[in-house]
Amino acid sequence: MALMTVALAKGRTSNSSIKLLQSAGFHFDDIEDNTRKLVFYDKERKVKLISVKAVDVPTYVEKGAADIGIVGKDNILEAQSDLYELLDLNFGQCKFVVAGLNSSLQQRSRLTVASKYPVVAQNHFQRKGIPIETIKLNGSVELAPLIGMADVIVDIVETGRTLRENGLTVLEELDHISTRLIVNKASFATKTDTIEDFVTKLKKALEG
Ligand SMILES: Nc1ncnc2c1ncn2[C@@H]1O[C@H](COP(=O)(O)OP(=O)(O)OP(=O)(O)O)[C@@H](O)[C@H]1O
Ligand SMILES: O=P(O)(O)OC[C@H]1O[C@H](OP(=O)(O)OP(=O)(O)O)[C@H](O)[C@@H]1O
Repeated sequence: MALMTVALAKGRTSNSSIKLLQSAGFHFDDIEDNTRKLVFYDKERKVKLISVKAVDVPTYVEKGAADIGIVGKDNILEAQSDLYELLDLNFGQCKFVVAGLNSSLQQRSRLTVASKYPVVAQNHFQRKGIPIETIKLNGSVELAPLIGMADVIVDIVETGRTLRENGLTVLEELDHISTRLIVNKASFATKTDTIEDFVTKLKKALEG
């Protein structure tokens, strides 16, 4: 079988991803907590695992640097990459919302929207026919409406605690998010058996 490369999102979903791979029978050398290594091998099953920043996973997969990616739907939607999404892995559950102060959406012909996900924000308001200006931030997005830099935010909500503690409320609920398995289109054509075998093993592990 051909060597296959899997790009795995670092961060809060990485432990669940590694556990799922282990229960599907993949075991990578030296993959301990807190390691600074970025490349791991399951030599027996000919799988190479690369650990990359979540936001970059779709890029690695679209460019063919990885055959498969394991990453949140948020980053897939934002990247708008040309790839296949084959499996919902069901962890990393959260949702996209529009949030702000209660009055944020009222009586405005044009909105300023702060987000880590400007493409998702733009697409949402475009569908509604509302022109917006986006401000791209890389974190602590909830601050933007509090200091008057934006009218609303488009961000991820999991428990709701961050919004609550900053006096913001959910104004609209958008897409449901969870971790997905994505595949490079050319790899799927040339390594079909290897990829299907990998997907089947993960599916069984999810069911088990
Ligand atoms: N409460 C949550 N906040 C953010 N992401 C969450 C949450 N719950 C689940 N996720 C999922 O976990 C993925 C990784 O989140 P994480 O915060 O580690 O990455 P990140 O956004 O790249 O972080 P950072 O930019 O702080 O390094 C997200 O892309 C999302 O799919
Ligand atoms: O609904 P909650 O459970 O409170 O989680 C949602 C928060 O988690 C994420 O931020 P993260 O922790 O990744 O920090 P960041 O500000 O650096 O993006 C997200 O952007 C929200 O701020």
